[in-house]
Amino acid sequence: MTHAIRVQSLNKTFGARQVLHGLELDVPVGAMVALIGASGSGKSTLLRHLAGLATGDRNSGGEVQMLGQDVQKNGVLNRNVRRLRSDIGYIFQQFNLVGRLSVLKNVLLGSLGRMSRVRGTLGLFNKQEVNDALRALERVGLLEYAYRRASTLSGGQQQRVAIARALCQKAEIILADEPIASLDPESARKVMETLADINKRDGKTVIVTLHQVDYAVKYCRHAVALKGGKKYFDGPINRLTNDFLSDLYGSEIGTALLFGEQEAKTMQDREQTRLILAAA
Ligand SMILES: Nc1ncnc2c1ncn2[C@@H]1O[C@H](COP(=O)(O)OP(=O)(O)OP(=O)(O)O)[C@@H](O)[C@H]1O
Repeated sequence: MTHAIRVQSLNKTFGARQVLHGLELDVPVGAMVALIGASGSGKSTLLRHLAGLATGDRNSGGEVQMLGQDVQKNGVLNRNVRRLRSDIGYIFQQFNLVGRLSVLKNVLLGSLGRMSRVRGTLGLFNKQEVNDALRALERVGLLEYAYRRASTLSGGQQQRVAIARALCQKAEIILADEPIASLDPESARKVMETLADINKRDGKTVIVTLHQVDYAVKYCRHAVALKGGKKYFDGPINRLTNDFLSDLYGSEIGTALLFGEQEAKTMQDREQTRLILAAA
């Protein structure tokens, strides 16, 4: 099986408004994909459908598969979607930690999906699970914070705890919805580096929605762009150009979204080298 995610003919309508239009998407195992597009283009809605947190329109033929298994088909969730979800780590913009619990307990919550209901309800984690959680914290550089209350950590640190929780969950696919939107640049860099590291060293598939195209270019090899709920681009990230981005973001475009002259030149050079190598 080569696809981590496969989407076919996915449509979603809220009331009278269609927000996803016949989406098709193939994401290979081990890819790191930036999902970009203007506000309201459907990025979060698509991620929620991938995780089976929302269903597409009934009887419109839409299908979402994860690791070769149906998450939903024709607007109906797979009956075993809870088990499939244990392969998916979902990272939210607002971290979704339990602030009054310790950092370690928050990471341990990632292993709940693999525990019996009784052990989970009573919070009876075994030694192996605690060790896994500590290792995950070490991995994201936060081992020394294990016994601190989660609410006392900075936003960037909390987001890395959320990533450690996904690691502890042993998720194969990480869906991160605007994980750096509320972070300062230094924290954003650390969060993106952590995601990129997990992708590179552990081979986890990562899909990350981003407003900042410069972060997308720096950390992702592939981009999928949505415009008005339709797929507008799906390809190597170094093919994005300022003209394309102006078109994609329309009036929302700000200088922060455009590449500087040097960056644009570097990308052109990279693309030229790629074409020369491909032709050789
Ligand atoms: N539960 C809902 N009910 C009605 N409309 C919704 C719902 N969720 C999303 N929408 C609409 O669907 C469209 C796509 O929203 P979505 O949040 O997926 O966009 P987005 O690209 O993630 O935007 P942003 O970058 O601002 O987060 C928007 O017009 C939004 O108002």
